[in-house]
Amino acid sequence: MYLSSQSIWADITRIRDQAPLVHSITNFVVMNNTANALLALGASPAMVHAPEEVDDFVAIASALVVNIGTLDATFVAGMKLAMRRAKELGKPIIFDPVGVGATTYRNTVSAELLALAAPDIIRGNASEIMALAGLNAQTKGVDSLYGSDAAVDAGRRLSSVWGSVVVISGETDYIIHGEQTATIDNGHPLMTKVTGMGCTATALAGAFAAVDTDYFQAATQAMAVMGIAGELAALKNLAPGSLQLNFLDALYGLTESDIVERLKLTIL
Ligand SMILES: Nc1ncnc2c1ncn2[C@@H]1O[C@H](COP(=O)(O)OP(=O)(O)O)[C@@H](O)[C@H]1O
Ligand SMILES: Cc1ncsc1CCOP(=O)(O)O
Ligand SMILES: [Mg+2]
Repeated sequence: MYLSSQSIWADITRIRDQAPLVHSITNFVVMNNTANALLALGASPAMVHAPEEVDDFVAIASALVVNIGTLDATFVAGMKLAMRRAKELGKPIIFDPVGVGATTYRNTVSAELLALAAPDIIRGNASEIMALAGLNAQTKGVDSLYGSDAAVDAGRRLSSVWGSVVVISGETDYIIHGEQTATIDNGHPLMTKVTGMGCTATALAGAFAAVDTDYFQAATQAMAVMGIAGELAALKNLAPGSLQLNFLDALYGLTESDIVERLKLTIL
């Protein structure tokens, strides 16, 4: 069954069985939480960004996650080498343009990375997707000043220019690829009070893309799992510190019935 609780559970089972190696070049803020989220889901994370070794590492990985949250020249050099190599090897590339629109540096680096190797999946909040699409969108650092619905046209444009699956996260997540659009209405507002939840969504999309070559389905299913795990965590205690930890336990203990009972997926 395409894009259903059954296909979501099938991907989770593949991740837990295969423990795909997800190579992350990501920011200092979320290295730990995204590695733990990938482990809790069943994948095998490795945060490797040195230009001296990314070529070799991406060759042994099943997916490459690139996140521009804390950029510097070394990170940028490693990102370019890794993305070029992943493209050569046909490995899925998942891109998180954290804070694009906030500085010229982020805008320039993002444009260079997209031109070098179009990502298979791009995941950002509304401000980031609008800025990446070239709109003069405002952003509040790494946070969005707009709801996800405001970025749908920008997402469509980005998808048509680069051929990428574009995910706009927010209260409703929009997943766009060409003429295809799906939405996920799972999740909890408290997730915005825990740093790294967006970066975690991008990292989990890497695990799904590692086992599912239909990247529209993989991205949509990653967002569904993010939201459902967030809801289950919020049920335990409505406070950000415990949400961060309960989220990991929710990913680890996710069952098929959790998906069946909670999934709020719409194919437009
Ligand atoms: N208001 C909300 N209600 C429910 N879930 C939300 C809400 N805002 C964000 N989320 C969820 O939190 C996660 C992070 O999304 P977001 O905050 O948009 O990313 P970022 O941290 O990159 O800005 C996603 O899984 C998203 O679905
Ligand atoms: C706070 C911060 N600063 C640079 S990267 C980062 C983490 C952003 O994580 P997310 O986009 O998932 O909120
Ligand atoms: Mg983010």
